[in-house]
Amino acid sequence: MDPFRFTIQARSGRARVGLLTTPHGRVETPLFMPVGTQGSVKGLLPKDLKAIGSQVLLANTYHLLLRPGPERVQALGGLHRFAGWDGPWLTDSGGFQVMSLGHLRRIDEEGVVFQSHLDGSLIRLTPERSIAIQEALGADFIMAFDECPPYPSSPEYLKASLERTLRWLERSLKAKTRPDQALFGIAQGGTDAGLRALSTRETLRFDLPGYAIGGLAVGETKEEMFPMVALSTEILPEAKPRYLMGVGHPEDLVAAMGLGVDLFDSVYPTRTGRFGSALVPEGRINLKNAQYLEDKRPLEEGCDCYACQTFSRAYIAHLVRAEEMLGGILLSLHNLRFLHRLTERAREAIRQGSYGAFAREFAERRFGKEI
Ligand SMILES: Nc1nc(=O)c2cc3nc(NCCN4CCCCC4)[nH]c3cc2[nH]1
Repeated sequence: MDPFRFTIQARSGRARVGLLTTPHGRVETPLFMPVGTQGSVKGLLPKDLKAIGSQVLLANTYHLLLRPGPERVQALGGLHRFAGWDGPWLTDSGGFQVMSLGHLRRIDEEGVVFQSHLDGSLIRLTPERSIAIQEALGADFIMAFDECPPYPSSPEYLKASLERTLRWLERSLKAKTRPDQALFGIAQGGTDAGLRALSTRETLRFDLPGYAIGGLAVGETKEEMFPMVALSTEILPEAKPRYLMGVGHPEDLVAAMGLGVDLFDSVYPTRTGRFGSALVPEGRINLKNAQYLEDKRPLEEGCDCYACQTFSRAYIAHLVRAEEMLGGILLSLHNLRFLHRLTERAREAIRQGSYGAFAREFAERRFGKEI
């Protein structure tokens, strides 16, 4: 039986509730994946992530290659055992992180050569090596090695890059040996509709368990990004999960779920939490703002997370000012719970056939009035 079966349970417009089976349990989509770049979601315990409804965690090939190294993670039982998360893991393939973090020295048909951002040592990543690393790490979902072109890029560059990414997808698939891992292809094409459609269609020539929409959330405007998301989900097959990489603002999740996206990841909720901000239905509140030092209310009225059930905004504002670790920890926990509750409510609305009303109510609260 297919270890990665995906079945649609309900539809409302283009939004859908899916059930995705993995070797580490079944998950319900749409879902948001907390980012644990180096094998840890910063400041949060796996047991607390489970308690707030996290289903799949994301880690990065680039970072784990540099430290502690895939051989060590494999020798210690693989990501699930090593990092104490027995639910599904997804690993990104390293290409994006090289472009955004490493000191890229060269990109050619073979792969990329970059300098480590840790010690400057020269490292080569190819499709074959990326797959070998992801096999050693042992994630359930692994990503093809691709190039995420910088924004903006010329149509000529976008076309050459997406064609190379398709050749790298073929090499990634050929290098794959583990049947208990699902390889996702990643469509590119930037914000050029013709090239986006071309890349998506060519990626679909590979029969894969899921497809990612790459090359977006890299600095383009929402007006440029969303037509590409809509175009992608029109072309991608209904029966396979769609993963929009790097998207994590609440309003963007609501819009993209309405366009039929199933999987999301972003450092946004945890990063903005560490920087002192809490996600709330109206948007975001920054606890560094003095107005919260007397505020007895929870971060968000009605939120069931430990931070909101236990502490006031005043206390968390104090922690943030005092640069106490607990401040960023409580805000990260709340922000992730906020996104998990958002996707839980979205799944419920889809089951009721009322996703449109859900999205409208969300937008009224989010944009209807200033905070
Ligand atoms: N393999 C791969 N291919 C992509 O095209 C890609 C595209 C992406 N687009 C983003 N956007 C998120 C960028 N993030 C925003 C918050 C600060 C850190 C960077 N992440 C991505 C990850 C990606 N991974």
